Amino acid sequence: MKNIFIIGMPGSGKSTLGRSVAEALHMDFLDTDMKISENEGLTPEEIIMIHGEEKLRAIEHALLLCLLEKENLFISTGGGFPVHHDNMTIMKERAITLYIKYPAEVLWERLEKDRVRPLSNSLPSLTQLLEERSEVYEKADITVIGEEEAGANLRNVIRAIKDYLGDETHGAHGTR
Ligand SMILES: Nc1ncnc2c1ncn2[C@@H]1O[C@H](COP(=O)(O)OP(=O)(O)OP(=O)(O)O)[C@@H](O)[C@H]1O
Ligand SMILES: O=C(O)C1=C[C@@H](O)[C@@H](O)[C@H](O)C1
Ligand SMILES: [Mg+2]
Repeated sequence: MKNIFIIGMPGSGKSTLGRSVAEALHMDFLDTDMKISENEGLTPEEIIMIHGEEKLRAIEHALLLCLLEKENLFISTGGGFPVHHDNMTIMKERAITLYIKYPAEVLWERLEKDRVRPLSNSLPSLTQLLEERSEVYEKADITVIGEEEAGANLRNVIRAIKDYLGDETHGAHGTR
């Protein structure tokens, strides 16, 4: 089975949903922010604050190239992962991409209560980032309109992937 990358703004629930979606599809789960924290000993936010955003984007790009060596991964990406270097083009060529789409107001309501993202630390900055990134996010193979309710959201994401894959998921039991 090809790798699947879930992309979208911070607060769209990529990390929250990822493990459950991976389980439902009999795939292995990986979160790029978590992997980077493990590898670098710094969170992506710390990397931005200490070394600058460009450093994080270079690390993300190198990680993407590494992940392409593997298969059957369901990958939750950091919010900026697809929009730097030529990551979106590469992901589209070599994997399946899914965009989970929410308006900035819903995202902000969540992020206000969550860990700090230095690039989206106010509603205006988040709104601007969404505008800048939408063109790239919208290129995803699959787009799911996010739901407020977590269960419905999870079901919609799994259904959209299964519809996209068609026969490919039938009878999948961890071997793809
Ligand atoms: N369906 C939901 N309803 C309400 N809150 C949610 C929902 N999904 C996620 N959240 C909350 O929103 C916050 C951000 O979620 P999460 O970290 O999964 O987003 P993300 O897309 O992975 O963000 P990032 O791009 O920064 O990695 C968390 O506090 C999470 O609990
Ligand atoms: O939207 C972004 O650019 C980011 C989102 C987070 O997932 C982290 O990757 C980091 O805070 C950068
Ligand atoms: Mg995340």
